[in-house]
Amino acid sequence: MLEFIKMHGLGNDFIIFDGINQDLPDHNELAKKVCDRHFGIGADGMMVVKQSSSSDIKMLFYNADGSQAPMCGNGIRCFAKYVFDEKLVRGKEFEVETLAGIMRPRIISSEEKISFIEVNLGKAYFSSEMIHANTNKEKILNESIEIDGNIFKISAVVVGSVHAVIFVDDLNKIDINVIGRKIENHQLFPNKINVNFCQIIDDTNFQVLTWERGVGQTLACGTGAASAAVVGSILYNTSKKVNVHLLGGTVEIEQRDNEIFMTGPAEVICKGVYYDK
Ligand SMILES: N[C@@H](CCC[C@H](N)C(=O)O)C(=O)O
Repeated sequence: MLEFIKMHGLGNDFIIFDGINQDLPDHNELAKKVCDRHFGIGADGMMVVKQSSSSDIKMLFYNADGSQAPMCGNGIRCFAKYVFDEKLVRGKEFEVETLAGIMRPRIISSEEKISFIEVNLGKAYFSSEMIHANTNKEKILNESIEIDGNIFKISAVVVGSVHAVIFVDDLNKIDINVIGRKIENHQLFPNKINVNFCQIIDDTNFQVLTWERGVGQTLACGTGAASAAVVGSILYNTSKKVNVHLLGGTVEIEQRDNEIFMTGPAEVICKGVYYDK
């Protein structure tokens, strides 16, 4: 029996296991099983809490298909609430080791069910090498790609994880289940990519539809929202502080001192035990 907590950030939902005080089986297999919405608990992703030698605590993240991802924006807010509530860290500001480097959450408000958390996500990177993009171009910024006879202007960026950002005039015209999947698996991105379609409402408000690598369409993606905000400020000179509206709610993204700060909720759904046999 494995103790777990289920949480969500803007409808992007996760199972978290304490991997310090209990032994866990193979994480990739466990993620596939617990995230299954019919035969498991049901979630977009799974996180494991581990001890860190370089930071206060370590977060491992897995997508619903069992693949490991370097980081998760909505996930790290939930992770931060969990380790703070369980007193696995000290203080309201701490460091979390992830495969994408050290992230710095700060608990802004804390209640039993819902907390608000700011996370310093670090910098955005555009190099094609970091994205593992199959191109000779140094970066992919507003480049045309063709999908089913339609041309999309795509930008690729690393903000914790890898993201394609595509600005469109009307999100209603995007069939994300078809186009999202095709871009995720496009030959330009041999390691696959998360896909964010973005409509600028005004200088400080974006609407974003998310297709996540290893999951499919989700209600929100924190690092995707941050990627959209960064690319928007470069291509369209939008504000350095924007509200990104997603199907599951709104997250605030601020770029200051060359770093990206994400602020949003983290909410507990339930706690329980998972029977792994
Ligand atoms: N939901 C996330 C991102 C999760 C990882 C992603 N699917 C990947 O494979 O990179 C977020 O909120 O950032």
